[in-house]
Amino acid sequence: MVSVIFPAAGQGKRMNAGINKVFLELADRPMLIRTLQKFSAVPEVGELIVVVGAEEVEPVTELLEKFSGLKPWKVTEGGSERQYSVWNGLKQVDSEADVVLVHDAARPLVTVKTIEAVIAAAREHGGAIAAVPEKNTIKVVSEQGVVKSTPARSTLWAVQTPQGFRKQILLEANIKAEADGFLGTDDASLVERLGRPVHVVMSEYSNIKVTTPEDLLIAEAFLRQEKGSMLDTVRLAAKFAKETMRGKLPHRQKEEK
Ligand SMILES: Nc1ccn([C@@H]2O[C@H](COP(=O)(O)OP(=O)(O)OP(=O)(O)O)[C@@H](O)[C@H]2O)c(=O)n1
Ligand SMILES: C[C@](O)(CO)[C@H](O)COP(=O)(O)O
Repeated sequence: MVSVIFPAAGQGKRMNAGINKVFLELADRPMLIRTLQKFSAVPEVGELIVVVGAEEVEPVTELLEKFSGLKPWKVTEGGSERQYSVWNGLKQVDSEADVVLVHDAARPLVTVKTIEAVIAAAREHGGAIAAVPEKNTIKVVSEQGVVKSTPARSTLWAVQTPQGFRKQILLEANIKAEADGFLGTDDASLVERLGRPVHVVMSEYSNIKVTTPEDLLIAEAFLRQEKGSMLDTVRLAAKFAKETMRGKLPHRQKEEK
């Protein structure tokens, strides 16, 4: 059985909405609900553990009670850092769970396909994370603002959630991080410190973390897109481009999908 921990106890400071961003309405329902509904559509998922701020436990419990069709859920209190929130959630995981996923409540656009791929890879390898190949050139920059180096882009992946692990591995990783006073920005970094392999699973670029106001607009646009297909958008844009350029553009071979 798979348990999923949803860290949702942040402040949403960069969103600057005056409330925790995971409660913001995204195309007719709260972002948190959208996220939970995605995981509830995955047959292997057995429980949802929602980690929120101390004062949010009661209102969130009331909110979740209004939505039928969610997998069995628990609401628990988080900590001052994401890692502590995940650790609190981990202490609530059902004894029947063999795999634990961690997924940011602020990533409502994740797909069932990615969730299932992370579960399968976590079971097989012990640890797996959703990620996409980096599209930008990344620089390592000194504190003085001077470029130190340019890592080869082919080795760089932008990491997302879900991140999934065999339960024992994630427990061990969190115990060690706590003992060493290590604070990571994702769950895999704790597991990497154990010297255990973490496999990358190809995700979608649309699986954004809603962090700043413009991300809300982007998320709304992706949600509209879920009804159509990404390829239709490209086809339409190409049709208009050809009309604008009066058919004078050279033809570029399309990749077969
Ligand atoms: N102490 C914390 C901090 C973050 N999170 C959760 O971790 C996810 C990713 O964090 P981020 O996008 O940074 O959210 P916030 O911390 O809310 O944002 P900000 O840094 O702008 O305040 C979010 O779902 C957030 O609620 C958490 O559970 N506990
Ligand atoms: C876990 C994560 O979503 C991977 O991209 C990310 O590291 C969370 O980072 P934040 O510091 O909480 O924004």
